[in-house]
Amino acid sequence: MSGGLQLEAQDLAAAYGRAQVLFGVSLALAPGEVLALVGRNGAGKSTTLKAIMGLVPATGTVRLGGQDIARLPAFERARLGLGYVPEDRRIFTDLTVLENLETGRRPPRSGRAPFTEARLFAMFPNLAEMRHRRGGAMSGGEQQMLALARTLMGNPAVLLLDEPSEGLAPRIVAEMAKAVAALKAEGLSILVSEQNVAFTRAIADRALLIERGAVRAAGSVGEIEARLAADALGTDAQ
Ligand SMILES: Nc1ncnc2c1ncn2[C@@H]1O[C@H](COP(=O)(O)OP(=O)(O)OP(=O)(O)O)[C@@H](O)[C@H]1O
Repeated sequence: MSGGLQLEAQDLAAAYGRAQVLFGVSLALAPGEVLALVGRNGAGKSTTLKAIMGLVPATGTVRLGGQDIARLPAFERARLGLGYVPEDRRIFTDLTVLENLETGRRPPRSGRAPFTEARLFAMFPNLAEMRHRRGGAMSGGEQQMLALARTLMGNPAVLLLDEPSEGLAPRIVAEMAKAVAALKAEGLSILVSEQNVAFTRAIADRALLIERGAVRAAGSVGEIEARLAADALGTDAQ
């Protein structure tokens, strides 16, 4: 283990074709820490998560629990404990809630209570009520909950969440914040890309400001949100 860090990324660079979008992003997460990536649309938040997950070609180092995983394909990173919930909620629309959960099942991780359907239904009561409903017949918010619950069935040690509150009704946002707090309390480390200020304040311990594919500032969520707002004003004034 490198100083007990759960996840460590150093100097990540990534490009789509010839367009480079990440220019040396570094970050580190301690066990049970929630770190937010804050920044405008197109700043590189989603690409940072994808580079860590192995879903876009990237250079740099990625360590999970001290192990170098940077050369491994995404499914191997998932097997080693990295869970990823994409922005576009890839659930199976023809499968029921229960069947979707089953597709995410992976062996338990030593030293942690495994996630089961029963535990997840206690954490997400609205999913329990619709356990036999097909994914395609659920609202966007319910699908987002299901996408997170399915990832948890894989018993991850670290979660990468891409804009989990996007498009959710306020009641579901509150439920999502409660779930994140419960996961943090269990020692999961969570890296979250988020645009919703109130939600970020509710869940995150720290934040990084991502601008043009690089980390421009680090601090409390309040400090980073203030910096983002000031930068937006500065740009508008030009
Ligand atoms: N598949 C792709 N092909 C080409 N360019 C892409 C692709 N995905 C993202 N980009 C570009 O890479 C840059 C970073 O995008 P990214 O999605 O990482 O930003 P973001 O901060 O997550 O913003 P958003 O909140 O809009 O997702 C943007 O300029 C975007 O247009």
